[in-house]
Amino acid sequence: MTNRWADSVGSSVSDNNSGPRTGRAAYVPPHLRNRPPSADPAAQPSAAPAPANDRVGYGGPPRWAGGARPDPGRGGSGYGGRNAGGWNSNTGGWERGRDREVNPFGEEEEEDAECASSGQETTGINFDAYEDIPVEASGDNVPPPVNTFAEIDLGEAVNANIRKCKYVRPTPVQRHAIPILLAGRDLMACAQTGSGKTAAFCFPVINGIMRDNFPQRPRAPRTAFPLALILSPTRELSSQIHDEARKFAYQTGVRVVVAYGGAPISQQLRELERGVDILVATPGRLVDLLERARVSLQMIKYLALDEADRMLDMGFEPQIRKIVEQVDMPPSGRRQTMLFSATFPKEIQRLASDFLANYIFLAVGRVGSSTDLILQRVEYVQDADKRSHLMDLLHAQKQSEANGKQSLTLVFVETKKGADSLEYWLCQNGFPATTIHGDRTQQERELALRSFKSGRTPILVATDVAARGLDIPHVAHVVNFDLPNDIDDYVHRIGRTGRAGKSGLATAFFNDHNISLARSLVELMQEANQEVPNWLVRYASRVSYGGGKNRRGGGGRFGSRDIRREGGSFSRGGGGGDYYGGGNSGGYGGMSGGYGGGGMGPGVTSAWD
Ligand SMILES: Nc1ncnc2c1ncn2[C@@H]1O[C@H](COP(=O)(O)OP(=O)(O)OP(=O)(O)O)[C@@H](O)[C@H]1O
Repeated sequence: MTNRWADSVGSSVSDNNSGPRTGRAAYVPPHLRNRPPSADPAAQPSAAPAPANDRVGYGGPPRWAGGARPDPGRGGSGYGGRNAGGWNSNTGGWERGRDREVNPFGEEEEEDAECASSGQETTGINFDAYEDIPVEASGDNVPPPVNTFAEIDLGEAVNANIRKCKYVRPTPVQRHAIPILLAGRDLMACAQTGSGKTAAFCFPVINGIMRDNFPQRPRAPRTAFPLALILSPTRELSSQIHDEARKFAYQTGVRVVVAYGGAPISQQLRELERGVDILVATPGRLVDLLERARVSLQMIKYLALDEADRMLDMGFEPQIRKIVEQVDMPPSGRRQTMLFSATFPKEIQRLASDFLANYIFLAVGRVGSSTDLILQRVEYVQDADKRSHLMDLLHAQKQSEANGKQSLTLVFVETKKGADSLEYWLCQNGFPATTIHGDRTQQERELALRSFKSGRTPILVATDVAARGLDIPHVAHVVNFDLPNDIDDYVHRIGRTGRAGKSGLATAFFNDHNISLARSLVELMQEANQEVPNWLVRYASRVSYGGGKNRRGGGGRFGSRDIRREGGSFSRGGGGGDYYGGGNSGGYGGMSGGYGGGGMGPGVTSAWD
């Protein structure tokens, strides 16, 4: 009999329990793993071999625990003396000397070499797929877009990193957003999943810090004073943004640190003490750090909210307000604020305006639309038949796959329990699967993600914790085993495939429990030029808006735009100077809200950190 992972693991690693345990590898969060060995024997990696998959015991040996010694020149004391020749100097690494910057491209270069030998595609974006995308930019004096990275002077070191990332041309959101942000403007940017939003906010932030010459910070031995804060809703996404930002900032002198829940806070505190320019964090852990006075936000010049609509919905808004409005962060107008997402319901746009000053609204593609790189299929499947139907899909997929190598399939379910039970059933039936959800420890979650990414368990059963932002190469198929209640969640879920110009497949199991989603699903599919089954159209015509948590609400075509353009009570800093670019702009039929909040019902996923 196959062991259930839950049976084979001991007690979980918690925030408050960072000490090493006998017989088990110390937990080392991903952002600390690519570091030289520490002198601290307690932090040495375990010699235990990596497990065959994450259901049997914990943690393959983390690569390295601990890290380089703190640099007294930086630690909380203002990092004085970093006048390393201005922002354009390619001086290499952080405060040279003791704390050597680890090459964040290390692993990728190895992977590239592997893929090259196996003939796999590793990089590149199908820019033709984005050529006709409609772009709307509204607000005062919108800076014009650029066509190439060469047109924007991001500095020698960042340019070298862009080359290392093999980014040849900016994506549409980058073409528009980077000049806006470099001009110092606040921005609310909506662009499709997988279209390169991370770099769109990271490049200007890194560049800004370098241009500002790394401002001197107050002297307080145990408090870190980041210059930029990037908030995201999940631990995995924060970790991913941190990885990306480290690549973009490599050898610029800009130091990026990440802090998220579920991982021992002590290691994160050590990293912060070494100095931080850009802090990437989940809101919960950041509030903890603020309450301990280990982080001060008084020097924040750049604030980015990734998945901004999620960050401002009911679940997160109080924490975000606390961080942005009730601590010591400079107010809007004295900091630059950038909000990014693929979806921006109107109510959230209204809320977001509290955090912005005279902002530009940028929509690349229709707000909340999915990319037509994803082939969307909806099948009518009763709950009782879902498993066998999934099995059929997986068998068919297996047969159609060349060279016997299974591509990655991400299966979304509604509950954590449902995820565990489906994972178990798949494994029992010969399909190696793993899970990611809020009841797993952070170590298990990371292990599951690694196992999935590597193809060792090519099926990942997930709750909404994996719905947003995760950039996993080679996800060929997203299955909505249980459809979400909210069409925006559907957009983010299917967006785990069809990224960076590549194509993907998304299959949804629909039945009478999903009726409230029918209409917005039909509209979304029509917007993305998908074939919509007649039976689904009939369902859609039977239901009126307002059911479930459907954010699009209203009637007719969805695809809201800058709410400032619709008059009404809200009008802050907007108007005039609009810029329209790209293909057939116009036709954004903004509808009224109907946003039903992103809160979770009892027993439903607690996906957010
Ligand atoms: N200019 C570029 N050229 C080539 N690839 C790029 C470029 N910009 C970004 N990418 C790649 O595109 C992929 C998707 O980028 P990213 O994760 O930033 O998308 P996103 O818009 O934030 O998606 P989501 O809405 O799902 O969070 C990444 O693998 C990234 O490295």
